[in-house]
Amino acid sequence: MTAQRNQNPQSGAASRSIMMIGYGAMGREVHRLLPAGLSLDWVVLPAHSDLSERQHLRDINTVSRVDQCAGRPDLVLECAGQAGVREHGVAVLERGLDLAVVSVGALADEALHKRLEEAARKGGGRLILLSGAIAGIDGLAAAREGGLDEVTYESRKAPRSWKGSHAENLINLDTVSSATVFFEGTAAEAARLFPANANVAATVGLAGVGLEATTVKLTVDPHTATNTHRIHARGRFGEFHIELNGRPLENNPKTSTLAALSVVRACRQALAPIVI
Ligand SMILES: NC(=O)C1=CN([C@@H]2O[C@H](COP(=O)(O)OP(=O)(O)OC[C@H]3O[C@@H](n4cnc5c(N)ncnc54)[C@H](O)[C@@H]3O)[C@@H](O)[C@H]2O)C=CC1
Ligand SMILES: O=C([O-])CC(=O)C(=O)O
Repeated sequence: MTAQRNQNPQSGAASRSIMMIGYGAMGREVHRLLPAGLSLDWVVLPAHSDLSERQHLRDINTVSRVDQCAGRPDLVLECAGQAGVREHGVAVLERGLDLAVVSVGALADEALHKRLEEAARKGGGRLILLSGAIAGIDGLAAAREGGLDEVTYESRKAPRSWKGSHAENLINLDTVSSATVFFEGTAAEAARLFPANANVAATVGLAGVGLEATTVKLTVDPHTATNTHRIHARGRFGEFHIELNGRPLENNPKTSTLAALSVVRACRQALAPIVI
């Protein structure tokens, strides 16, 4: 099952190989936009995953566990959800492979966070937390170096984007007629309660004042077509407000297009001699 290194037609150089964990709406978009010089050689899917997902993967090795891959990918991308990080993260890092994750909310589980960190130290792989659907994580992480006083994060999405989530226990998504906040709490609670919708809350928490000290508001808005993310941060550096109106992916209204693009960016960074 070892993947052959493909020749990159543009440079003549051997292409680098990618393993992807999960292949849903985001995984397919990342695959479509994969930069030249990279080839998707392995996809990790649950043993009983949807056959329709596998149909897109005719020429690609599919495995259900990372140790079934005999080759050595240059980068592993997680596009699987928090369960994918929980199930495969340690194995990837212990093999010394770099793992770029979008389901950052998995790190709200402190025990898992610790196991991932230990696996990275032991194996030599690095866990790369991607910025996902939000902008400004670079500025927030830099601001933290000087001391932060306050960080808040708000997310606003249409009812269809909250369907199938814990929001259904808190508000009637079919009858809500105006923008309504249905959750206020910490980033840690948000990431645990809304695993497919509040990973950004965890990313903001980890880059800033921590998961417990970051306050989060989640809103359903029947009049919006975008996934809107707002960060407000205040500290020694000054203050910033960011509002990002993201377009959802066609195949999954929970997931913003920018989140998939942040994975594509990580792929390009893995190739580039100059990284931005
Ligand atoms: N950081 C961010 O800004 C964002 C992060 N996300 C994360 O990305 C994840 C993926 O998003 P979509 O592709 O839109 O979801 P999706 O539901 O369309 O696809 C999920 C894929 O993961 C696979 N999968 C599920 N459990 C798995 C496991 N244990 N091991 C391997 N594969 C597994 C499924 O079979 C499917 O292929 C979301 O669940 C969320 O955690 C999503 C949006 C934004
Ligand atoms: O894609 C988005 O808008 C954000 C999202 O689902 C998440 O933070 O998990």
